[in-house]
Amino acid sequence: MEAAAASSLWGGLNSGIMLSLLAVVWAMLWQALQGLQLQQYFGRHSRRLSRRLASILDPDLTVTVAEYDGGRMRRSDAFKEAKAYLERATREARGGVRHLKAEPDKDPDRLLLSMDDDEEITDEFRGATVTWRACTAPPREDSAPAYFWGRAPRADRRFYRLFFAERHRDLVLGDYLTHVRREGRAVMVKNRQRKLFTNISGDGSWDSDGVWSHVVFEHPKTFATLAMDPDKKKEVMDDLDAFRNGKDYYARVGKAWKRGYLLYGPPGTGKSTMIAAMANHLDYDVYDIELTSVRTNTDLRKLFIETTSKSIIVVEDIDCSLDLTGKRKKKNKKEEDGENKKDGTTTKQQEEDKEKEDEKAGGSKVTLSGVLNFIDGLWSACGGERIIVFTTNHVEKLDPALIRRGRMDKHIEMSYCCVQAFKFLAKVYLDVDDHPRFDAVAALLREVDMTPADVAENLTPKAPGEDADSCLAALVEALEKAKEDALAKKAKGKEEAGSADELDDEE
Ligand SMILES: Nc1ncnc2c1ncn2[C@@H]1O[C@H](COP(=O)(O)OP(=O)(O)OP(=O)(O)O)[C@@H](O)[C@H]1O
Ligand SMILES: [Mg+2]
Repeated sequence: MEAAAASSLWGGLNSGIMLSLLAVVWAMLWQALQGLQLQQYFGRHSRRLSRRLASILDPDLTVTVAEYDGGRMRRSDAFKEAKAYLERATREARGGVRHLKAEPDKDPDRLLLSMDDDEEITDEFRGATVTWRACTAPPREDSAPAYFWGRAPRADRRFYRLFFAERHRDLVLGDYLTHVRREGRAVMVKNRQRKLFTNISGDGSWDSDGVWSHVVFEHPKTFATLAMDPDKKKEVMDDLDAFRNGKDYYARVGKAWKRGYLLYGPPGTGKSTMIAAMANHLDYDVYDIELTSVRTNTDLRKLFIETTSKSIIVVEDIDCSLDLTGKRKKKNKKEEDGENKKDGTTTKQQEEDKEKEDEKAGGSKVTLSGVLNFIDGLWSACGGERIIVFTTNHVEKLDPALIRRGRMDKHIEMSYCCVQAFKFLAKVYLDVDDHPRFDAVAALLREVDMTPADVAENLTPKAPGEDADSCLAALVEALEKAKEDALAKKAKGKEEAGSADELDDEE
C-alpha cells in the first residue's frame, strides 16, 4: 500500500517536472516565434516606427550652421550672417538669454552682445517658434596640425543649432532660413567697421578672426590730403572707381574681379599713405600680409582664401619680404653658362632646392611661384572685388613676372616732392595759398630731391609761436642744406672717380 502510494507520488512528481519542462520549452518557442514576428514586423515598418519613436523621444528637427565649410578653408558666410542675426535678436532682448558674451562695438560706448556657449534664444516667424543654440565642440583630431600658421592649435569648432517642430519644416527650411540670412547680411552692412587685418599672430590687442587678426581701421589720410601730381591723382581715383563699378565688365570679359597696383618710389614718398587713401576712398578693409611670417605657399593660399571681398590686400616692401628674385637670377646665370637649357625643370628643381634650404634654416618657404599663383592663379579668382597692392623702393629688383600686367595692372610711381605737391602740402599744413617764400622753395625743389615726408615735417609747426612764415623759413633752410649736401656728395664722388682713374693710368 505504501509502495503503491510512493510510486504514484513519484509518478505525479515526474509528470509535474515534465509539464514544467514542457512549459519552459513552450515559453522559449513562443518567445522565439514572437521575436521572428516582431523582426518581420520591424523589418516591414522599421522606418516608420523609428521615425515615430524618434519624434516621441526628440520631437524637434535641427539645422546646424557651422563656422567653417567642409575643408575648414574659409569661414562660412551663413555662419557670419546667422551670428549677426542672433546678435541683433540678443540685443533686442528677445528670448531672454541669461549668459552673454561681450565684444567691442562700433560705438565706443557700447558693447556688442551675443549668446555665450550653450545658451539658447527663441525666435518667432509667422507663427512658428524656433530655438537657436550656440554650441562649441573640441577640434577634430585630424582638423589641424599642432601648429597652424605658426601659432597655437586651432580653436574649438563653433556652430549654431536651430531647433524647430516638424510641422514647421517647410516654413523654417524655406522662408525662415532665407529671412535669417538676409537680415543677418543687413545687420552686417549696418554694423560694418572697416578693419585692418594682419597675419602676424596677435598679442592680445588684436581680435582674432580665423587666420587673420584685426583692429578697427582708422587711418585719417584721404586723397584730399595726399600730395601728388593732380592729374596723376585723378587718374588713380578714376581707376579705383572704374574697378569698384566694374563687376559687369569683369564678368563680360571673363576676368577675375581683382586689380593689382604696384606703388614704387623712394622711402617717404607716400606709398603707405596712398594705400590708406585708397582704402578710405573705396571703403574697403585692408589685409596687410607680412610675407616673412607665412610659412608655405599653401599657407599663403589659405590666407588669401580667408580674405573677404571689398578688400585691399597689401604686401609692403615686396623686395625685402623674401628673396623672390634669386631663383630666376640663378637660372639666368646657369643659362648663360649653357647649363640646364630646358626651361621649367630648372626652375622647379631650383625652387625645390630653395625650399629645402629654407626649411633647414627654419624660415619662410614661400616661393616666387607661390606668390605668382597667389596673385594671378586659379585661387586668386575666389571671391572677387579685391585689390592687391605691392610697394617697393626698388622696382628694378623685382622679377618681371611679378609685376607684369594682369598681376600688377597699374604701376604708380611715387616721386620726390614737386612744386605742385609742395603748394598742396602748404595749403593742407599751413592753410596758405601763397607766400613770399614760395618762389625760393619752388626754385630749390627744382634743384634738390626732397620727399613729401620731409617737406610735410618741415611744414608742421612744432611750438606754439610758430606760424606759416617760420615753417616756410625752416623748409628753405632744410632745402638749402640738402642742396649743399648733394653738391658735396657729388664733388666727393668726382674726386674718388678721378683718383681711381689716376690709379688705373699709373698701373
Ligand atoms: N604724398 C604725400 N602726401 C602727404 N603726406 C605724405 C606724402 N608722402 C609722405 N607723406 C607723409 O610722410 C609720412 C611717411 O609716408 P609713407 O609712410 O606713406 O611713406 P612710404 O613711401 O610708404 O615710405 P617707405 O618706403 O619707407 O615705406 C606719412 O606720415 C605721410 O603723412
Ligand atoms: Mg611705407
